Amino acid sequence: MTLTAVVYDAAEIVTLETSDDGAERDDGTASGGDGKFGGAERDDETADLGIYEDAAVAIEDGEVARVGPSGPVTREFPPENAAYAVDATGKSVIPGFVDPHTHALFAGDRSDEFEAKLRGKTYQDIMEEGGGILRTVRATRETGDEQLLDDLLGHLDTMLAHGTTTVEIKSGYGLDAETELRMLEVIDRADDRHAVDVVPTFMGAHAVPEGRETDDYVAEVVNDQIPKVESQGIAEFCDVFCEEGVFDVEQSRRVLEAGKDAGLTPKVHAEELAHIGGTQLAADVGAASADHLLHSTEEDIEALVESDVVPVLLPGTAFGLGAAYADARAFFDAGADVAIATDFNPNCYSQSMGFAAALSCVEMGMTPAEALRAATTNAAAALDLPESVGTLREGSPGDLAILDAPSYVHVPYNFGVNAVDTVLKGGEVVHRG
Ligand SMILES: N=CN[C@@H](CCC(=O)O)C(=O)O
Ligand SMILES: [Zn+2]
Repeated sequence: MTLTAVVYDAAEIVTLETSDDGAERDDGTASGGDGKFGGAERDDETADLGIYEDAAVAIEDGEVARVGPSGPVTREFPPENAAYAVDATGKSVIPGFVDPHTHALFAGDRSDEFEAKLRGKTYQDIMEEGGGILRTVRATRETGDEQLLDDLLGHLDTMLAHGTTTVEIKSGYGLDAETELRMLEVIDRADDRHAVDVVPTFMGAHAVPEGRETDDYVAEVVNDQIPKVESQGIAEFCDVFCEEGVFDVEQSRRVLEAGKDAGLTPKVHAEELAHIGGTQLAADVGAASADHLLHSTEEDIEALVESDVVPVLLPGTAFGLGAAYADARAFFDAGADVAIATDFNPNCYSQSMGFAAALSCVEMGMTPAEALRAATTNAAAALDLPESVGTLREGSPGDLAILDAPSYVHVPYNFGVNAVDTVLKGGEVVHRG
C-alpha cells in the first residue's frame, strides 16, 4: 500500500457519508420574509452531509483509507510518509464535483448570440436565423481533431480549477456519422490525457441538420450513426433533444430505443423550452436522467421518481436564456434525488459547478447542503457511477477539492468567485490555486 496523500488540520471535511433521509422540509412559501426567499425557515440539513471538524483524510493507492478527526488520522497515517501532504489549516474539503451534463466539445464563438439575446432575441429566433446549434455544427465540422482536443483540454483545465473531477461530455455538433464519431474519439483522447474523468455521451439527435427532413434524419441516426457508435465502443449514453420543433416524443423514442439495443443508456433533454412529454418518455425508457425540466408537471415529476430517473437541473441555462428556473422544490417534495450540472456549451458559457450551486440556492431555493449533494452524489447517480463517487468515505476515490474557506457553504455564498484552492484526483494533487 502506498500512502498517496494526507490532507490534515482542515477546518471541515464534508464526507457525504450519510444519505438524505428525506426529512420533511418547509416549502418556503409562508409570507413575511424577504422577497423570493419567503418567510419560512427550512430544516438545517448540515447533519446529513457527514461533516468532521478539525479533520484529516488519508488516501492510499488513490482511495480514501481514513477520514475523521485530524489527531487520530495523522497518527495512523503520518503526513511525512505521504507523497502529497497538504496542510489545510483554515480550509475545508469537499468531494470533487461531478458535472453530469455538458456539451464541452465544440468549435467557434457565439458570444454575439449572448448580446443578441440581451437585445431581445429568443433562442428559437437565433436558431431560425441559422445560429445556435447549427452554427456550432458548421464550425465543428470545419475544425481539425487536434484543435478540438486542445480547446477541450483547456475547458477541462478550467473545470478542474473549479473543483470538477468527473464530467459528462456529449457529442452532437457533428450531426453526421463521420463528425459524431470524430467527436467521440476526441472526447476519449481528452479522457486519457486529462486528470478529469470524462463520461462520453452520443448525441447525434441534438438537432436536425440543415436541409434535412426530421424523420429522414432520425432514420439516419438509428440505422447508420448508432451502429457505428456501437462498433466504435466509446459512448456510454445516448441523449436526444426532445423539444418542440426539434425531435418529438416518438422520434426521440426511436433514437433512445435503438441506442438501448446498442448498449447505450438513455438520457433525455426534456421540457426545456416547452412541455411536450420528454419527462414521461425518460421514465418510459428507463433513462439514467432527464435534464432541464423547466416545464415539467407534478405528474412528470412523480413518474421520474417512480422510475428512478435522476432529474438534472441546469440553472445556468435558465440564467443565460433569461428564462424561469426549474421548480426544484417540487422535485424535492416528490422525494427526487435532484442533481445539478453546468450544461457548459456555447449557449451557456460556464464551466463552474460553484456558480451552478449558487444559482441553485438563490434562484431555485436549495439549501447549500442540497446543492452540494446535487453536485456530487446525485450527479454521480445521473451518470450511473458507483455510489462512492462524489463522497469522501473509506473506499471512495481520492477525488477532492480543498476550498480556501472554512466551510462548504462558501461555494454558493462566495458567488461569482472560485472558492476552490487545490484539487486532488485519485489522491494526486492535480491543481493548485
Ligand atoms: N438544448 C440543447 N442543447 C444545449 C444547447 C446547445 C447549444 O445551444 O449549442 C443545452 O442543453 O442547453
Ligand atoms: Zn444539453
